Amino acid sequence: MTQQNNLSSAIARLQLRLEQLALGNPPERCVQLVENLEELPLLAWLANQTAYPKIYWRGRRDGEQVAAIGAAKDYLLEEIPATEKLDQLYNNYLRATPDSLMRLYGGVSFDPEQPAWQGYGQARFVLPRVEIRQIGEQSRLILSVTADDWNDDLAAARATLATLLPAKPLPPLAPAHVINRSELPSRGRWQDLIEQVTNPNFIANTPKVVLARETQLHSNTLPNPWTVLHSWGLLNPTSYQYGFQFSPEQTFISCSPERLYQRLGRELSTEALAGTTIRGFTDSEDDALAQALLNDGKNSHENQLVREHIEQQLSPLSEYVGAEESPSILKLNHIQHLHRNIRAELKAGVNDLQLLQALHPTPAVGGLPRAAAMNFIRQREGFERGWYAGACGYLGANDTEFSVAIRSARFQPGQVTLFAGAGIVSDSIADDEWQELNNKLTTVLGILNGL
Ligand SMILES: C=C(O[C@H]1C=CC=C(C(=O)O)[C@@H]1O)C(=O)O
Ligand SMILES: [Mg+2]
Repeated sequence: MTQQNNLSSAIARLQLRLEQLALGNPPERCVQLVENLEELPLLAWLANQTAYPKIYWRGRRDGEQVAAIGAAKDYLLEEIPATEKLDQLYNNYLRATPDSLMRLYGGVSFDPEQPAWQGYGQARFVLPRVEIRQIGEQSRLILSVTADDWNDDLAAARATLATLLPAKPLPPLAPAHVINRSELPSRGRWQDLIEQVTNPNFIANTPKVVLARETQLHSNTLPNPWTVLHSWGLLNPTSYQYGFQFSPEQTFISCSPERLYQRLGRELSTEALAGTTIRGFTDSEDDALAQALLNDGKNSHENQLVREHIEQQLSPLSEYVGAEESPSILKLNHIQHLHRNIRAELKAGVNDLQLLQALHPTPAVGGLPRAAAMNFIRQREGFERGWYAGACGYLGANDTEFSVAIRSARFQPGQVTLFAGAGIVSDSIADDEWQELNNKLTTVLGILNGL
């Protein structure tokens, strides 16, 4: 059976089952219809669809991939804080049906007190209308229909199924002809900011602030964001890959190495990822750079502050928390990081909203103490972070995962904005930290230049 036959016959079976469902009574909250599929190239399939939102997620180690299209529920949360609405959503849908396959995919912004990016909100979560989840050779097509406005929702489900198209190869990676590049903060402003943070009076109370820069590229020939994500993932196969396209003109993609947390029942896995150097050209140069990173005081301090903070935040919510004593090296395409695994066994009843509040943003993207560092960023950094350094992933009843949305790019008509941040601590040197920002952009800039 060809791939297309397989997909189209699964869709046809879902259409039949949907009509059978329409003859019965509405469910209490939500029904999910599931059909098995043969493996298919999910990103290419997603890119070829016409319904929105489009969401892609690829986990880091187990390699689970998800492509989602349309929304059975779409919550754009603009209020500050958005937590109360999120609480309702979480309680009504996920906790009420603990055994279902249901997941809410989405993200929360870096700082709810900064203005939100248009269309992304302080948080936005979607219960997809159609989802394909693929892990190993197992692939499942899932259709969700909710009980609210049952007949309308059935009609909307029919309509989305009717739009589904086969996979087609991703559009080729044409280089972006950049007509203008701008950076915020500028190099001069960066110098001032680093001096302010490293001032002994300031650093005595605020030992770490992660400062970031946005790099805007204007171009009339931007490549397809899904193609960029695909290429980015090939270069960093151990990183997460995800993208949110809530409307055709706006896409946020990330190829992030960083996990905020993964929760399986009451088992939580997280990490301290902070401290950076470049890769070497030869193996011995690469090893020497890794060794120097492990021995470096400034970078160890960056990582240690993250580890301590995560442990502190988790301990009231956990029966047990433990971190690796010494960091190891995580190698990416152009850079390497200090990395420490952290595990916790959660107390009974601890939920994901508590975990998000406790962990996000970590001092790998915010700073320490959290409130003072975020205040500094909000007032001085000079651009709106939006979902950059936010938390993206999915909420499930028993299985939740969020990544920290660094190494990310926002596509808008005629423009792509790239983001990079660096942890500023007492021994930080403005030149070196600026170079670190550039190093963090090397991979994605290479892709955009068609290299
Ligand atoms: C904030 C970013 O990276 C963080 C994660 C790893 C290493 C970092 C560092 O060494 O400064 C940052 O804390 C970013 O890439 O935008
Ligand atoms: Mg650093």
